Amino acid sequence: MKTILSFLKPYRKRLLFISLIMIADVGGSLLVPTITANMINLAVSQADLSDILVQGIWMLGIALLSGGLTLLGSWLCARLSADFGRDLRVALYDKTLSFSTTDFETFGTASIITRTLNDINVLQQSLMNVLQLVLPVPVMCALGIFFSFSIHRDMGFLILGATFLVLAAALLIIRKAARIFELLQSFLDRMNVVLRENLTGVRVIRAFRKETHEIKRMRKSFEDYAISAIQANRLFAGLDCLATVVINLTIVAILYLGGNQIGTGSMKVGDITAVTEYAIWILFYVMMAQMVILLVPRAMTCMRRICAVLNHTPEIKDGTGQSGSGAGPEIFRFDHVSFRFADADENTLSDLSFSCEKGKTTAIIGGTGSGKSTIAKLLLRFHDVTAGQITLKGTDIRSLPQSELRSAISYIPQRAWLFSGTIEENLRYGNPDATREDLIRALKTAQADFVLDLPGGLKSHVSQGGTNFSGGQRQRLSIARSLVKPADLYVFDDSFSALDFQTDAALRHALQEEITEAGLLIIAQRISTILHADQILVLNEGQIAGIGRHEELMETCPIYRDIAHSQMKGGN
Ligand SMILES: Nc1ncnc2c1ncn2[C@@H]1O[C@H](COP(=O)(O)OP(=O)(O)OP(=O)(O)O)[C@@H](O)[C@H]1O
Repeated sequence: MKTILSFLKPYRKRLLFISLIMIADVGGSLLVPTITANMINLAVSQADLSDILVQGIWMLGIALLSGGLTLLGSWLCARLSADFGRDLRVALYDKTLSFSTTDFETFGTASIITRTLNDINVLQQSLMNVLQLVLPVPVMCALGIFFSFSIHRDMGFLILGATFLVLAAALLIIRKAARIFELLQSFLDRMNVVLRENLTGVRVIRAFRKETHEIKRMRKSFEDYAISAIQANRLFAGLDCLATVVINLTIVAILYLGGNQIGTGSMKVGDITAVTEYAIWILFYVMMAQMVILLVPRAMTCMRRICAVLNHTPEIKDGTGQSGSGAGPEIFRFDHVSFRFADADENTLSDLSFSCEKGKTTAIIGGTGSGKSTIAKLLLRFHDVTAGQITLKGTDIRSLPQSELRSAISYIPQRAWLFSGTIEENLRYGNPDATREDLIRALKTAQADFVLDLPGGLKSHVSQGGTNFSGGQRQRLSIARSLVKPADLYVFDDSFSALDFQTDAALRHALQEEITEAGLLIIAQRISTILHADQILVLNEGQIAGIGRHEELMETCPIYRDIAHSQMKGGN
């Protein structure tokens, strides 16, 4: 709650102004029936027409002023709600940028999307509703009851009783609603997960002919949501009926009691109109506020979910140190590094020691699941080591700002990902100041100069994820993008897997010619990709089974020899 309220702090003055407008608006709404009553009473007592006209002019003025204030209030509320939502979304997004993979897994990507879009939307709506429909209620009740008492004591008590009755019913229903709305939000998350899975995996579903199974799964998640939504709507409907009944019974009671009082001469005919109007206004406002308050448990649930993300302490904390001068050849060093995932029973990596040097190629080879990609993730601090340390030019990377660490690395992920836009925008992602010549050189090195033959050239359109290019083209574009970024170490995480042998060889050759100052870290499954590396690490179940050049490993490392024989028909 405190966290969310802090987002309203910058808008304190606007909130105060809105509150004043609302109070003035409510006062205006109640003055209109008071003047109506005066006009009726003047007419009944056969007063001068000019007196009635004066009252009419007052009424017109107040109605116009009240209408204007309502309009201004609504506009200010809408602006405030939009600004509040924007600030909250920006903060949530900024926070998620600091999350490690484990942090993301804690919430789930689908849930973070629901929280950023839907939950904040609920809060925005609630803020607007509270300002427009709940905030004026105490003023409306207090003024309405006061005006009723000023007309007749019985009328005052009648309005007071009706108000309390509806308020008590609302409190009971709100308690029931809290649980339903909690469920509703979790079903929304579930729908999001199932929908995302079905839309992104649609080809797999069709290929395996699992449409019926998936339709059942989708239907179940939709049904769960619908059942809870229907329960919530029943509560709304019940409350709606109750309030209408109370309004009508109150009007009947006003007419009955008021009629008797007119008979005894203690009330005038116009007063009945005024009290009836007060009752309708009060009960209308209380009813609207109930509807809003019914949504408060939902808003509270959303608020808790948003605060959980905002207050989450990221696994990775930013350091404040500076990396060393980098006089020696060493860029990164793994020093007895071990790593275990939070939810795993065993270490994924154990006691790794090696270094990456300027102008040298380090390669990592090993079976699937041996921990190769995890090494790249540790380098980038997507996770922190469990034991040992990784240093950048002699400084532990945990003591460096993440931005400084990541600017030293250019990373090409296993799954090439391109952003929607143009090829040029994608290439400039890591270096907005790159010249056209830089882009073309990177494309040529990455064997991606097919781009220059496209009708749009560098301006060619890229669909979301780069799906309008083949797997191999995407990989080459992703490599070109990384080459545009200046870095100390270029990390290729199995980035040549979709390339044919010829392109793979041409690319490696070009890389060696182009990148002379920085280091290369190549993670690969194919031995031909890493054959000429200055140092090859053979990884087996998270441990280094051998380290050296190809020729040395062929002599000393049985695992490497096995891989080589199986891939190279005898190891040549
Ligand atoms: N987020 C995670 N939580 C728990 N375990 C994980 C997580 N990510 C990976 N692992 C496990 O860590 C091990 C190493 O995974 P990693 O992706 O580093 O292997 P790899 O050698 O790159 O495999 P491949 O060549 O198939 O990509 C695997 O056994 C995997 O199941």
